Amino acid sequence: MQPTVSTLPLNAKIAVVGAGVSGLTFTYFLSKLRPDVNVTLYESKERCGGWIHSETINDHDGSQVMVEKGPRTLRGVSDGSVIIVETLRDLGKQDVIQYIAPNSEANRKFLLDQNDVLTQVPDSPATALKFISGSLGKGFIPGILGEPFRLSKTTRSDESAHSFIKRRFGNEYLSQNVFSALFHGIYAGDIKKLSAKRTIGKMVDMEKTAGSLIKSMLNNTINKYNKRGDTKVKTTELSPLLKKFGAATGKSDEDLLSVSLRLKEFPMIGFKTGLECYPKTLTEYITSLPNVTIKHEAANSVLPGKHGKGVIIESDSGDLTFEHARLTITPNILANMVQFEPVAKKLREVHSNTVLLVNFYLPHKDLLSSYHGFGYLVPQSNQNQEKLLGVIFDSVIEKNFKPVFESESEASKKVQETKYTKVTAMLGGHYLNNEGEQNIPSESIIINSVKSAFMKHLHIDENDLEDGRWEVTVAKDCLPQYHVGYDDWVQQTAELIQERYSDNVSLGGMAFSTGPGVPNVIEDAFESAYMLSEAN
Ligand SMILES: Cc1cc2nc3c(=O)[nH]c(=O)nc-3n(C[C@H](O)[C@H](O)[C@H](O)COP(=O)(O)OP(=O)(O)OC[C@H]3O[C@@H](n4cnc5c(N)ncnc54)[C@H](O)[C@@H]3O)c2cc1C
Ligand SMILES: C=Cc1c2[nH]c(c1C)Cc1[nH]c(c(CCC(=O)O)c1C)Cc1[nH]c(c(C)c1CCC(=O)O)Cc1[nH]c(c(C)c1C=C)C2
Repeated sequence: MQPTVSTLPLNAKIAVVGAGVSGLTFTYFLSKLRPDVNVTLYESKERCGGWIHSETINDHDGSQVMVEKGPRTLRGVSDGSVIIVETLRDLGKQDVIQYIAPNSEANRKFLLDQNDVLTQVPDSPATALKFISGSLGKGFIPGILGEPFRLSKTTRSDESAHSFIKRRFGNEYLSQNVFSALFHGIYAGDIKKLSAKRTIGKMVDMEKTAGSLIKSMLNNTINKYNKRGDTKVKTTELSPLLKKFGAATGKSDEDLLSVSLRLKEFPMIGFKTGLECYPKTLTEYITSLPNVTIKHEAANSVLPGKHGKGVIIESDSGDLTFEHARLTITPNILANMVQFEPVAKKLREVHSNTVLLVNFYLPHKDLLSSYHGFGYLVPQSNQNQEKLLGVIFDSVIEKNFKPVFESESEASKKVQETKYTKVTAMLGGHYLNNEGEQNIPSESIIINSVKSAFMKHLHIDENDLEDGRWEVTVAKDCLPQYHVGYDDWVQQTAELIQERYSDNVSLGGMAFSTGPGVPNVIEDAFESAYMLSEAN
């Protein structure tokens, strides 16, 4: 959510609350663009990076292993990824940037069918046939054939993603068996509660413009063909956001377009030392700046400044007044900081889901040899006592990563092939919501649930599971849920914040960006820093 401030005086004081990637990126670009301003960055934890957390643990043999306790890959196609890649290059880290090729085995995603069998998400006619003829394909053919003839929605009001898909495909199967699993793999959420406009906005727009998804796809294909006589023309326009990024960093449109087109070819990118390389690199850089102070303490409250001037941040070490505060924390935390019930009440309307992350590592053996892929997701319609959302096959991803900017000497080095198994299971999410705040299962119950799932779904021997190293992380309230009517909620919240703080506060992070992904929050952080820096 962009700041609307019209002037930011010389040597202004800015507070940033939260040193996750949003707060770090905002601080980095604001200090680049306005070296005169002083930034105080509040972070309640000892470590910066927020949910991005690549931790080194000791294996049973004493060797060190990196495990991801949050995200590990980014979408190559988004502008946010271009910003991240270019920033890492500027800070001398281009060698860590890696990609997964479209035809890589690590780009294969599986869904668990009703009989606990992993079924590949189609990427060829053969896999499509297998998918459609299995239990996951139920309702697919009649759903698609009838889609162009189903009435479109007449009102513009939002609805749940489940309701939209059910309407368009004429049955509940696709939503329950297929889409619900994808929603587990992004929002850890319940497809029946999430906003269609927010989560599948492109499909909503297709229905609005063409009356049907299939008709819209056909129209697009015909239009492209008529315009160019070629269906495979690449776009050669730099996006408005990357144009601003070019202006801010002095990079040419040509260079940015070339990187952007290159990254678009990759379904995923990641970093050699783990995704935390990005927030770590930013932290190192901004720590060295004379005008940035990182305070490792919580901001306890945000209050309007005296006589309507600026904004006050209260923390245990005292109160400080700033010209502007950028808040990058989740609505439920923010609700406790605003000290004003109408705003707090609005912020409490957004619930954030908790994810239980379980890392498993076993050296010397590849237990996934029959299932090489990115991982698998569990649909909502499955019997799922374990409350499993999905499992990521880290060892397969790591082995298939290739450098994006490879030097000649690096390319000729042969990577030593060693066998190991590294996976991350994610459990809980919306399944925990009915059980009450305090009902997070114990670590041993969580590990036993994952062991039971791995034996059933991946046919892993119990002894191998006993031999591996296990790590459990409770990511409490980590993913804000975009409820039905979320866009209106964002608008109303922005208005209330404006009323209370005038233009002196702006909001960032997952709840206030275009989506929950790292690229989304980076785009928002960069653009907000850019707009604030221009205000003088
Ligand atoms: C399990 C999981 C898997 C994910 N997988 C992916 C993925 O594969 N790809 C992808 O693109 N994205 C993924 N994401 C999303 C990604 O993690 C987020 O987009 C990103 O981390 C958001 O960063 P942020 O800075 O906005 O928020 P956060 O990371 O939440 O950072 C907020 C910071 O604020 C601090 N803070 C909180 N309260 C206060 C206070 N009062 N005072 C000071 N500091 C405070 C916190 O300690 C934290 O450091 C995943 C998220 C989760 C939870
Ligand atoms: C099983 C639980 C989860 C897995 N990842 C997440 C959860 C809750 C969180 C998450 N994953 C992605 C994002 C960012 C979304 C974005 O807009 O960029 C978040 C917050 C990326 C993602 N993961 C999957 C998909 C289809 C996407 C979106 C785009 C992409 O990168 O392709 C699928 C997926 N997620 C998980 C698994 C096991 C899985 C597929 C097998 C784990």
